[in-house]
Amino acid sequence: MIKALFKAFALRWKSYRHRFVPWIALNLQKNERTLRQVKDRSQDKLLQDEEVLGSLLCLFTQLLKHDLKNQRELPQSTHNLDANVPDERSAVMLNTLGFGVARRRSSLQFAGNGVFVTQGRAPKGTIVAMYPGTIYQADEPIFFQSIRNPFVFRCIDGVLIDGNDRAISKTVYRSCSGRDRLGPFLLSDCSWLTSDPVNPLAVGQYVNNCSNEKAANVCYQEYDVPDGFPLELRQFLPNVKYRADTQRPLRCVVLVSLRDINCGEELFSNYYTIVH
Ligand SMILES: C[S@@+](CC[C@H](N)C(=O)[O-])C[C@H]1O[C@@H](n2cnc3c(N)ncnc32)[C@H](O)[C@@H]1O
Repeated sequence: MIKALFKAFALRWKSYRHRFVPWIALNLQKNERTLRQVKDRSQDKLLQDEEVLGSLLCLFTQLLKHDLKNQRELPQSTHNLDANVPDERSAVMLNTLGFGVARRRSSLQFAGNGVFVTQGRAPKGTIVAMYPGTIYQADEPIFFQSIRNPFVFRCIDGVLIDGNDRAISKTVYRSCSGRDRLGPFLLSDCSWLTSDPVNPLAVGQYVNNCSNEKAANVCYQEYDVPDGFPLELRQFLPNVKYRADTQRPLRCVVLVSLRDINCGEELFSNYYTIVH
């Protein structure tokens, strides 16, 4: 009985400790070598904003072409039920970027799901994922959404991204996304809330934290979407502003590979490192 209780506690602790500030502080020192490596490599942006934009435009354009082709070729009802569409989107990503990523059971025993390179090879300095979710400016309320929510990501300027695909976070995202339509154009993508995101990059919230055994192979980089971003491609952006009236640009966070990442490798980030 005591053994079972202890085991249950140990399991809970292993998944909770990444949010327990004293544990984080202790491990920042323990992980100093890993952290320094990541910091050294990411003091400057790994990718310039123009490169981030170029990559996103390239993938989104191909995804749009694929969707338009499907709509032309298949009647609407068949299209919606077509089980191969997610595979086709992965194929679009593989053809465009040279690799695919997906959510799978983590290689870490107590870490739940993680994100893996599942096809091809991601070269160093490539966008391998995006962090989806609702964007809260530093002064906007997130109290209820943040309760028992390990998916809240904090940018350097205090902007928060709630990447939880469940409960109240999911409702808030859907509602903000529905609100922000512009005529026929959807300005954001809701499908990351399901297991088949139309944008295969939108899985970054499932990337696990590095450790002494598993060094970080990706880092977070902030990216503000410029006003000129094509309207018809915004439907693939997995982020939406919580408040519509803010003049600030839409914040996105992309995960960039720190080295070549081979097929079958899990992505690990450092939760405490981000570059502007
Ligand atoms: C942002 S979520 C990542 C996705 C999570 N693995 C899942 O399946 O929902 C962060 C949570 O993942 C778990 N986690 C992340 N890195 C971990 C690690 N290195 N070891 C154990 N658990 C980890 C912790 O429970 C943490 O609160």
